[in-house]
Amino acid sequence: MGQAEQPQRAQGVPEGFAERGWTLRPGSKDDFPAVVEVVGEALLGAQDSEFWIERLGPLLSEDGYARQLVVTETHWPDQATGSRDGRVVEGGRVIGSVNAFSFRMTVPGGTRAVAGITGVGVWPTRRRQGILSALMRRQLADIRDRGEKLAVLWASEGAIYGRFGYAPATSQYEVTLEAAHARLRPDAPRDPALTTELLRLPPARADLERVHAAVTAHQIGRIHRSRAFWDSNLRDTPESRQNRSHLKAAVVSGTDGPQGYALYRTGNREAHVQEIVAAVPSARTALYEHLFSRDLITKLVFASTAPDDPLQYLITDPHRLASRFDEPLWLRLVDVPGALAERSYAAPADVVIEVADRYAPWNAGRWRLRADRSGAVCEAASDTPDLSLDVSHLGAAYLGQHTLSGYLRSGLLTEHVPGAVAALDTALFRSDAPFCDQAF
Ligand SMILES: CC(=O)SCCNC(=O)CCNC(=O)[C@H](O)C(C)(C)COP(=O)(O)OP(=O)(O)OC[C@H]1O[C@@H](n2cnc3c(N)ncnc32)[C@H](O)[C@@H]1OP(=O)(O)O
Repeated sequence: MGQAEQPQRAQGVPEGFAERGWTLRPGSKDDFPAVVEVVGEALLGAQDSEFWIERLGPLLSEDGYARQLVVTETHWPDQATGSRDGRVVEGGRVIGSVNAFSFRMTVPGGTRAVAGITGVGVWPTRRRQGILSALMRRQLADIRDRGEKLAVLWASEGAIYGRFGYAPATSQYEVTLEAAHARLRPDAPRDPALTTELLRLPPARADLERVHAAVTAHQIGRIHRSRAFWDSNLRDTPESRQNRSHLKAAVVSGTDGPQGYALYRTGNREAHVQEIVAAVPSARTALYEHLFSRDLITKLVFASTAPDDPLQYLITDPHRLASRFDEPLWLRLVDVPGALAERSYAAPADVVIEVADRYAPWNAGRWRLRADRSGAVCEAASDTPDLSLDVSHLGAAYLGQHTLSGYLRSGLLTEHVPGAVAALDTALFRSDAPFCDQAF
């Protein structure tokens, strides 16, 4: 059976796996068409498998296929009769899958390797039988073996991933503004040395990559974009346009080169801003001036913004902004002591945290975190805990978006020493909101 994992209760594979002829094993490039079919069907995808194989193939390097895990079924029903008798599929028929990209993400303390969970799906007639649970448990062990201390994902539904130790770690908003109210304050920072040009892609791409890399280096939550992800983000096909224009790039430059850009499409007299990235405040003002001054536009939509996005401070009437929750990025600590030790802290802390973790049992137990502004140490402890929490609570707080005090007030974590949670929150504090603009 090669590298396949024989069903064993001790490894978290649910009861009934073996009896049903199910096996959990690493996937390969050869499995990918079957994986695409399963995930596409699970996600109600409108596109056929060929579309996704062509679209996703470039994003999955050799490493990407190696991170795939599949659950296969040996006996697959005959499609014509539905009979399972005597229909043995060589290598097994894929009925569930997970995969992960390998990213570098900016987190408090620096840039770290993180696993970007993707391609999660279970064949519709095999759901709610423990397949995802088994895949998640094995995937977390694999991520830990690779030395990645954090995992992130975009969830199709908010109810799925909390049980697996993930939590929303950013708060992002789609923001809409009627063009009639799109006016900047007179004191918005302006630099007459900057020029704005509307460029076609791909000629503008090098400028975009330069600005994005500069901003990603210091904005918490951003993922360092690979060439394949840039290709994917800048795709300009009828399907990606959704009845809007081609993708346009407004680029602001100064004597030091490009300082900011806005990627947007127009359609139905609206401007849909896919992303707006500025290395300096005056470049952002110039980008808003460009967008606000386009003739015939009646409405502007900014697809995703951080809670501290400058637009709300720069326009004359912030009441005119309509915000809608966009999806949050979900984050999980795969290696609790490792992730806590390599984070940076805003204030000193010396705290014993009792962690519960059903899906990554190596994290469960007591950890003493000693941190100050110069660094942190996190070690196994036998001391009485100051607080007890679920690993997902640390995921919510890790990037600085959510406080543990919020979970305390909700009654979801326990404080054994009064003030311990507030003290840890003070240490975990970030004055900047995390933001992630990369779908995967
Ligand atoms: C990062 C990404 O790729 S996001 C994309 C996720 N994929 C999809 O949404 C595709 C459609 N859905 C599916 O393919 C499947 O329903 C999955 C993958 C979400 C779940 O797979 P399953 O094998 O059914 O999950 P499994 O049986 O292990 O369920 C484990 C637990 O989670 C719960 N659960 C699973 N999915 C959901 C859900 N969508 N909503 C609420 N609870 C859920 C189950 O009820 C079960 O709870 P229990 O432990 O209390 O009994």
